[in-house]
Amino acid sequence: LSCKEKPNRQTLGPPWNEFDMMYMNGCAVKDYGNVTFEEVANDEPIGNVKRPRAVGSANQRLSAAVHAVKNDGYTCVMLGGDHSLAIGSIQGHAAAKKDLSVVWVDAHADINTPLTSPTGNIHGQPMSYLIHELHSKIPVLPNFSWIKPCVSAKDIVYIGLRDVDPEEHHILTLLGIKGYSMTEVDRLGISKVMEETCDYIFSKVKKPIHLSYDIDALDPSISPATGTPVVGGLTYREGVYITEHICQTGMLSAVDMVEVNPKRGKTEDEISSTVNAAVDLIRGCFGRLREGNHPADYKMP
Ligand SMILES: N[C@@H](CCCCC(O)O)C(=O)O
Ligand SMILES: [Mn+2]
Ligand SMILES: [Mn+2]
Ligand SMILES: [Mn+2]
Repeated sequence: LSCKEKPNRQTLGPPWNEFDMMYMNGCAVKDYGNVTFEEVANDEPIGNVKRPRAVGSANQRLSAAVHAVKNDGYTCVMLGGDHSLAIGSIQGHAAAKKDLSVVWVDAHADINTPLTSPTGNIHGQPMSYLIHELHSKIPVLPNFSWIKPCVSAKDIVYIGLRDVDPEEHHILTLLGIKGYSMTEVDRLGISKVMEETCDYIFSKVKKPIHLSYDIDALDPSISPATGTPVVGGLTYREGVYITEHICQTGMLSAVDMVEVNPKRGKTEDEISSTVNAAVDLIRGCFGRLREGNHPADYKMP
């Protein structure tokens, strides 16, 4: 899925069907379709890394798809799936746009290496495969050899952290990666967090922004239908403010919306609350303003 400047109407399949593309505020939307992933038989763990072959080949396909979207000049919207897909999304984006800044909005840091991961779930590891400074800490994994580190630690900002493993905290500290946990969000307020985030990522060169948004960054009262909910999250308003602020920089180049999982919703309301929040976050990325919008060529009758 990707967006450009002309008005267009398009709706998508479940669970995104209410994602009416007219909401994309005058953006032309092109649906690049679903990236199909292969089932991999006997995908035995390597060490404690689960399903490496399936996740590696899925991300290789996704990387090619995102690369194509960027080569066509669009801002790419990747609707996940879980956060392991950020491997392919950021890799494909970096193949088209050499130098990226990454804003990672998440309750978690997702920066475990295969050797530090407490669970072996790759959705907790994507950043470790992407960062130059961690390359020497990544063992060889089947279907992962195509991945080339493409992001520098200094070009990353985390927002919303509140469930970081000790090993991840060591990595973040060692590499000096900038992060605004929920403590900083409470202390500074979200507008100051966003002001500092943009000053920081634009301090040297203005690089295209890859926004990787895990829906579990929001408080579970808003987005319960997700795999690893953590109390004390961003309010709906704080979550949307992040997207509005990034939109107005004019530097948004790709956005992931991941970990929306209808199977984890106990009721229809929980599912729709989660999906609607995700839709509103993406709308905020593309210019939807809570004050209202009107088409540039609107003429009063
Ligand atoms: N840190 C945990 C939890 C990861 C949560 C993943 C989500 O943020 O995509 C792990 O490594 O398993
Ligand atoms: Mn997950
Ligand atoms: Mn995540
Ligand atoms: Mn998360």
